[in-house]
Amino acid sequence: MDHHTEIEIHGNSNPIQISRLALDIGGSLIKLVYFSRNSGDDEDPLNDSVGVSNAVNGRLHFAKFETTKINDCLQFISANKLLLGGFQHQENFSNDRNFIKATGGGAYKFSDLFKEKLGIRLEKEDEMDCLVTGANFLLKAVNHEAFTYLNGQKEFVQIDHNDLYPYLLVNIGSGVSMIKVDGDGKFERVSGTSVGGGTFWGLGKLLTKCQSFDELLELSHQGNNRVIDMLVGDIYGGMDYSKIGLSSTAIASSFGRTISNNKELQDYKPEDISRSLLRMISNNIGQISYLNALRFGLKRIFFGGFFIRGHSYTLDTISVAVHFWSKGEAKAMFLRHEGFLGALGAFMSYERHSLEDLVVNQSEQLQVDASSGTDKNCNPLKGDLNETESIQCSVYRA
Ligand SMILES: Nc1ncnc2c1ncn2[C@@H]1O[C@H](COP(=O)(O)OP(=O)(O)O)[C@@H](O)[C@H]1O
Ligand SMILES: CC(C)(COP(=O)(O)O)[C@@H](O)C(=O)NCCC(=O)O
Repeated sequence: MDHHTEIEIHGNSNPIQISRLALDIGGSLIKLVYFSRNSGDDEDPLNDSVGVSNAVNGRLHFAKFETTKINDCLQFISANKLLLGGFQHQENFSNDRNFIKATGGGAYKFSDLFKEKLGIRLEKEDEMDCLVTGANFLLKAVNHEAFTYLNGQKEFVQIDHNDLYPYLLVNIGSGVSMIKVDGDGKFERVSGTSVGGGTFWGLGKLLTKCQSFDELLELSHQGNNRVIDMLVGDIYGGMDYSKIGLSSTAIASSFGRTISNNKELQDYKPEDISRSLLRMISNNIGQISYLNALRFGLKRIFFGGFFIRGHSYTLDTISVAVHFWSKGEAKAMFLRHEGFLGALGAFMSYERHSLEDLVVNQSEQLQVDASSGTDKNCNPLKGDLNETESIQCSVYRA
């Protein structure tokens, strides 16, 4: 497992079933969301402050595994007794533990494996449904969830619950789905592209011989795309093509520079290849997203999926693409729990009406400086969570 983080939850045990494990088994990664109960939660003063009794306090955990390492995931579930929801006092909760909620293609593909290895049935939830439920939950319930990224600065966005819809949700997983969201459970998948996170990781692996996604991302950090990409200036003798709004430094053709040199793949630095690739894919997704936002008159675009990884160059490229193409009209926003939308949606689906019934009362803001400008990938300051970070919230029946 390479990733594990948590949200602290204070909730009401009565019919809210938040004591669960849910999965999103995607083309590249398996995402887990599960609840574990705090010891001594009865004494939590928060119970009085929100006027509820019999509350269950605990933590909502997030974990992920590569889909190719599904056996590690099964082992993790087993070793941590997650099929008991992490509860020691199992008798307090309903006993319908012969299934877990799961979404993503792997819920179908690996159904038999879960039955065979863990003796558990995967109850399948629709992936788009779960993405939307997860996104709506995060946007409404978790403070400092959404942020913009412009000029190297991250700025958290205050979400107005009464003015959230409609928006475009772009989930950049292995492939990319674009969903117009009009409300809770009200959405339409309006577009998609197969040029997504799997493309970056797959092509990057082939071209650079990187052994891990993080390594590829780290390389991009140090690279210079100028060596690989053909710029407008390369074509126009160093000049801008101002008549159509293109500066000399704009990329005219991604990877285009490699055709004119007498060079082989090994003559290029993996860092430069990774950077060009990341830029090409991020740019393309930003542009298609904007075009879809334009189709439906949407001003806000939220980006999720683990391709992003809170990585500054990815955030920047997508933001600039949306800003550039929309002439500043549309805004790219990102989600801190970017890759867990589907798993959260599956988690929420145990209790169909949980989004309406639950109120999350933020008791603590993020422990990190929202506008820190340091430029490091996979850093909690940049939006990617790690195990030291938690968001505290209290959840109770309204
Ligand atoms: N540790 C990792 N291993 C593989 N891919 C990763 C990793 N971290 C981030 N990624 C990126 O995230 C993408 C998968 O994102 P995700 O939202 O989990 O989609 P999916 O549901 O298709 O697995 C990968 O294609 C890759 O670009
Ligand atoms: C098929 C998928 C929904 C699966 O989701 P993923 O595992 O990539 O998160 C996604 O890969 C996708 O939307 N692909 C783009 C297909 C297309 O619209 O051309």
